[in-house]
Amino acid sequence: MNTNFTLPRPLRRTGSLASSRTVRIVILGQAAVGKTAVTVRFITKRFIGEYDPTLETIYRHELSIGADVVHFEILDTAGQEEDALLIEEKIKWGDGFVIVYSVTDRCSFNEVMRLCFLVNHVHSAARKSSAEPPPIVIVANKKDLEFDRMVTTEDGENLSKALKLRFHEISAREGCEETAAVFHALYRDVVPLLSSSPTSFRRRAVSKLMEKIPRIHSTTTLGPTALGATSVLGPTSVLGSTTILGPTSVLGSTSTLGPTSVQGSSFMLGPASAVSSSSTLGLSGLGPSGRGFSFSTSRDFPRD
Ligand SMILES: Nc1nc2c(ncn2[C@@H]2O[C@H](COP(=O)(O)OP(=O)(O)OP(=O)(O)O)[C@@H](O)[C@H]2O)c(=O)[nH]1
Repeated sequence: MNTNFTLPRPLRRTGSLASSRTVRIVILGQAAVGKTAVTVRFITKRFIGEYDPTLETIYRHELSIGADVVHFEILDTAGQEEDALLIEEKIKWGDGFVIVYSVTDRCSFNEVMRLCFLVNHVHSAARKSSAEPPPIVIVANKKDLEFDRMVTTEDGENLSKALKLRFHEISAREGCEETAAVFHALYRDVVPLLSSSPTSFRRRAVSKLMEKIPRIHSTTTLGPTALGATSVLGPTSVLGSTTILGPTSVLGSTSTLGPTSVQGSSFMLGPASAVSSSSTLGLSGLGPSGRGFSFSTSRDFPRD
């Protein structure tokens, strides 16, 4: 497949004094706590029921926060036990961290402290100075599952207070805005550190490992100039004012296997196959194992 097509520039407001920043966020937490659900909810404003637990992906997402155009790069980790060196590489890569547990899973709550310690340890060792601790937000997910709750709100608040970290209790299933608030808060914590650290830690942290993680690029340009405007990249698709760019050059085709209807959206997961032109609207990707996935919707994403 020819992947040498020219990428259209993301739509931007013109005449704006907005600054543009890239912020790298790493989502950590035990398996099945909802890391992917939280990430996808933030990017697409949709809740998609099931994901391949083995997929580890960097989502690229652009949006306006206040006067800034923010390029989020969000690493959704696999949540499985892995080599300590691998997890360290990922932590080094990040500017800010979301540590997720499920209120229905005490074990995942108990893991939070260890992950916080790990993030702090890796960052302070890499910076070799008494720099500010890395911004971390603790997220208690699945609060909609009240009957299955094993971790109280107070438990989460107490832990966060003890660790001096932000705490958000959310439901990726039910809350779009509360999920976005997590990322916005983290962004506000990260920005001062980026500005005060010109010799950014992140530049030293680029590794071959990080380059191997598949990337999905979605661009949401908000504001009057963008509304109703669309761009198309390659054989993937466009939603309303939201441009979803398929994983650039990773694949120009996606395949679908047994779409499942989830809240008016369909979600498809399965091995990649040659589909030269997909009418799927949504994100598409290729997992590290070469397995393709996509999720789609027949509706426009809601706009802010
Ligand atoms: N009820 C409810 N279910 C949720 C919520 N968030 C995620 N889930 C479900 O929890 C399961 C796991 O969600 P994922 O997003 O795949 O979890 P993960 O942490 O990325 O899992 P791994 O990739 O295995 O690490 C899925 O069945 C989701 O539909 C939520 O807020 N409420």
